Amino acid sequence: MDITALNSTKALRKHVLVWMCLFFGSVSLFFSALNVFSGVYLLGFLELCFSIYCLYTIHHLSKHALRFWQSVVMCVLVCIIVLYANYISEPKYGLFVWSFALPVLCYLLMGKRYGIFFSGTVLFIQSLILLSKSSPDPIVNLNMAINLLLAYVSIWTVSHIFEGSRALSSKRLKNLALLDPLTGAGNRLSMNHYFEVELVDKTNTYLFLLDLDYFKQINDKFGHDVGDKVLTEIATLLRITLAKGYVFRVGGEEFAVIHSFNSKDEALFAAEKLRETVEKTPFNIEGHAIKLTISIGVADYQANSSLESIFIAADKQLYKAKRLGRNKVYASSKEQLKQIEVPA
Ligand SMILES: Nc1nc2c(ncn2[C@@H]2O[C@H](COP(=O)(O)OP(=O)(O)OP(=O)(O)O)[C@@H](O)[C@H]2O)c(=O)[nH]1
Repeated sequence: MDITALNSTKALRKHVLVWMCLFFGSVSLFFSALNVFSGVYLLGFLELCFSIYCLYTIHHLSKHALRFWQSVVMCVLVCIIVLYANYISEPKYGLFVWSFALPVLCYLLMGKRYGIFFSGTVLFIQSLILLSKSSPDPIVNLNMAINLLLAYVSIWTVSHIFEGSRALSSKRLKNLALLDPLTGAGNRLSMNHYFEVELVDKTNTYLFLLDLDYFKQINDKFGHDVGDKVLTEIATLLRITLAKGYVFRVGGEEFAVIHSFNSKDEALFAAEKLRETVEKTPFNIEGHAIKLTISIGVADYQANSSLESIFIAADKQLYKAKRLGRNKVYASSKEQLKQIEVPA
């Protein structure tokens, strides 16, 4: 499964940006010509630059992934053009109507946090611009200001609610696909994605493959529910003990941790310390103080090795640790580490 399919937010923003560029680029080109012929040179020039930028963005997006700054630049430019056009024209021409589109665009392109900031700023500046316009009839001015404010705030509110719930569903969907529902650790899919895509510099990367020893006995003695809670607590303990590592559940009672260390010795000490921590930690679940141990196989990244090959190497060491008595750490091309002294 391709994990990029789960990143609906990026896909949506890219689509919106392309269509925005097409639409606003063409509209801007038209108005640019109109303004230049009418003698409004600065606005005409701004609009022409904006059209060229839109063209460039469409070309760039057809070949590359969307970058967040592109969304920000587009929103800033559209906001500046709309506000400037409002500033230099009379309200009777109705240019302020364009400002109603801004909250929708800002939320769609940049999300809630930036959306709230941009929408608030536009409202503030737009209000100042409209208040600065003198009209012979103050009642008309007031009516217009109130209507503008109410319409703008209602569009802003709807955009905020829509983007909030869209982002939440997208996050939930991603979590459903990538996280183990029991322990909250990543699953195999997210491990692959992390290793292949997110982990840019793989040198000094180590994979710990951990398996709980005699876990069946815990299930048999205390029940499956207690067993589930033990798995959850183990995942939490792994996350806390190896804070900078990424924890994945790769089998029933099997976890993998991907972590980078400065040296092989450092990695081995960390694995040994982890084994010792689990051995010494009693898990208090439903009134039972459960003690258990883990076996760990360690493998490191070699130039151009795939995740699969590291995994197989770690699995071999784990198998050795199990075969030779459990509650042990073994590493590829290293001797058993039980004797290594762990610094306090
Ligand atoms: N509670 C619970 N148990 C699980 C889960 N997934 C797998 N198991 C149990 O984990 C146990 C694994 O048993 P075995 O493969 O015999 O391994 P073990 O008892 O840990 O023994 P060794 O690995 O050889 O030390 C089985 O009893 C499975 O039912 C789960 O999600 N929850």
